[in-house]
Order: sequence, then structure tokens, then C-alpha cells
Amino acid sequence: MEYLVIAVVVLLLALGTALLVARRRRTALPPSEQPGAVEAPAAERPATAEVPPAVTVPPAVEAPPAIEVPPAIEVPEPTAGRLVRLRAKLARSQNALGRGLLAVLSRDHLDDDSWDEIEESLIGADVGVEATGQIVTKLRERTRIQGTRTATELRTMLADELIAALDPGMDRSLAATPKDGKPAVILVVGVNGAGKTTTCGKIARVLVADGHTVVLGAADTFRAAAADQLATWGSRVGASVVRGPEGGDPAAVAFDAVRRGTEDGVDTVLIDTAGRLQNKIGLMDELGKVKRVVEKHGPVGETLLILDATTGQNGLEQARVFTEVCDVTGVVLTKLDGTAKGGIVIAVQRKLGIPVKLVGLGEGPDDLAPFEPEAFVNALLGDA
Ligand SMILES: Nc1nc2c(ncn2[C@@H]2O[C@H](COP(=O)(O)OP(=O)(O)OP(=O)(O)O)[C@@H](O)[C@H]2O)c(=O)[nH]1
Repeated sequence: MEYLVIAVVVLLLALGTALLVARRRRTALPPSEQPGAVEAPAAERPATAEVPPAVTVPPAVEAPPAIEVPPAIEVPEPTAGRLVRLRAKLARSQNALGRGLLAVLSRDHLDDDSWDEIEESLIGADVGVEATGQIVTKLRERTRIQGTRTATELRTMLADELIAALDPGMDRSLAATPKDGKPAVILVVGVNGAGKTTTCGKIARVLVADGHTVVLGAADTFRAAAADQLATWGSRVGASVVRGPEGGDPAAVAFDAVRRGTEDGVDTVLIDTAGRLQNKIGLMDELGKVKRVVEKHGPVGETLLILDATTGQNGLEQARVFTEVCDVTGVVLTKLDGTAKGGIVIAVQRKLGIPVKLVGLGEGPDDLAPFEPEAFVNALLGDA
């Protein structure tokens, strides 16, 4: 009997505990798990402190010491035939001048209006009024005398006249060969933004491609970046660059560059100058001083004027100032790839009486070509 009472008590206790656990579990269920429960909007929910994720700190790795990798020396493209290779870059001029003119020339009959159109195309391409007059007069005369009619023959005649207007007999070689054990000195002048520094770098590549050794002088001390730019160009072709402090004396840098070129026994010293001077007297003083100081080592063999082809007739005015200030021996016409007015080459040569020696046809390092009148005119007129 005693045992029976104990068993009943134990059973009742077990039942009570089971019931209590079941109730507790029901109240502990999360609201969303309860059927029909609606999630309270975030604003109404009590803010809970977010536990930041555990951060694992990687073991400290020692950085390897920086190794200075010298830039690889590049082999510039050969200069021969560059103009032909770059002819596609004259696309804008080809469309404006070549296609337009050839369309007129292929008409059955060339009347006065057609000749007027030819004249307008040439003037529109910056050939210049005087040169255009002469070219058209000669063409008209030849077609009248020879009775030529086919478009191909007319194209050949036009090309002949354009080439003649470019004076193909002019000496366009660069004076870059050393004399009496001294390097040849080339001064590069022009207004800022014309592409002077870039062209200096490209000329260095032209010279290296033609087998010369070169030292570059960063005498454009006005703009610190110009010297950095030149240093990059130089390092790519293994040419040393002599530079001075920003705002320093350009003549001193030019002098040091020639001295360095002489000591190193290089063929050519190429000197980039600043063209930022606002007035002719200042410009004359600075360039005059650079030249005088450099000439303590020996004569300057070449002074190249860098002209931006896209500035058209305005550029010609600036050019004239430089020709008055220094003895310019050659012109480099840059950015011919960016203009439909390729005829500017003719105008520049006629106005200045100085040969165009090189033309810039793009921003690529080898987009600078020795100027050849025949190849240029053929590229301008296209193959039609
Ligand atoms: N499309 C094109 N751009 C060119 C050519 N030549 C130079 N440039 C660009 O013209 C810009 C000016 O060139 P820079 O060499 O800095 O001109 P800069 O005359 O030295 O100027 P400063 O140092 O300020 O006196 C650059 O963006 C060149 O890449 C060219 O033939 N074609």
C-alpha cells in the first residue's frame, strides 16, 4: 500500500513537469513562426545592439624591398616611309580636300563654276589665296593646251601643281651630325601648347631610329612637368636628359646639356625651350641668351619652329615673330591629324620661306614623319 502511494505521487509529479515544459515552449516561439503573426515595422522594433563580426588579423607580412626596374629601351620605328604609313591619319584633310576636288575633276565638263569650286576647296584647306590662284591658273592653262579630260589625268596634274607649290627641291634634312668632335645642336622653339615638348621627344626617337645618339636639354624651366615629360621620352630611347630647377635659367640648362653631350660624345643635343613669353622683347631676350650661351660651345646647327597646324592662319602670325627673333632653319607642323586643312603646309612654307621638315600626325611616339612633298600630296588626294 505504501508503495502504491509513492508510485502515484511520482506519476503525478512527472505529469505536472511535462505540462509545465510544454507551456513554456509554446510561449518561447518567435512571433513570425506563430500562425497569422505580422512582422512589426522596423521602427517599432526595439533596437538591438549589433554584434560586430569577428575580425581576424592576418599575420604581419614583411613587404619586399622596392626594386627599381629600369625602363625597357624601345626601338623606334624606322623613319623612312613613315608618312606613307601614317597617311590614314590625314583622313580629315583627305575628305575635305581630296574627295571634294576629285569629285569636281571627274565631271564631264569643267566650266567656270567648277574652277571656282576647285579654288574654294584649296582656299578652304588653308593653301592660301596667292598659292591657290597660281595653282588654279596653271591647271586651267594645262587643261586648255593639252585638252586633257580624264579625271585621272586631271588628278595627276593637280598633284603635280601641289607638289610644285611645296618646293620639293628644299633641303629637309636635319642638321644632326657632329662636327669637329662636337655634337650637333638643335634648338626647338615655338609657342606653348604647339606640341614642343612632345615633338622634342618624338624627334629624339627619329634621331635614334636613324642611328644617332642624343642628349636632351629641358630648357623649358617654366613648366616643371615639361622636364618630367622630356625625361620620360628620353628614358624610353636611352637618351639622357639635362634639367635645371623649376624657374631656373634656361640658358644655363642649355649650356649644361651641350657640355654633357660633348663629354658623353653623343651626335646630337636637342634643346626644348619655353615659348610662354608674352611679348616679343622678352622672347627675343630669352632665346637670344640661350643661343649665345650655347654658342660658347659651338654653333647651333638647327633651330626648329614647332607650329600647330590646327591654328591655321593665326599660327602663321606667331610663326613670323619667331622667325624675326631667331634664325629658324626648319618647321615642324604638328597635329596635322586633327585638321581638315592640310593645305596649311603650303601656306607655311610660302609665307615663311622655310622648309617644313617634319609633320606630326598623332599622339603616338612614332607619329612624327619626315616631310616628303610627293608622299604628302598623294596621301592628301587619296588613291581615287
Ligand atoms: N593629335 C596630335 N596631338 C599632338 C601632336 N603633337 C603634340 N600633340 C599634343 O599636344 C599637346 C601639347 O603638347 P606639349 O608637347 O605639351 O606642348 P608644348 O608646346 O610643349 O607646351 P608647353 O610645355 O606648355 O609650352 C599634348 O597633348 C600632345 O600630345 C600631334 O601631332 N597630333
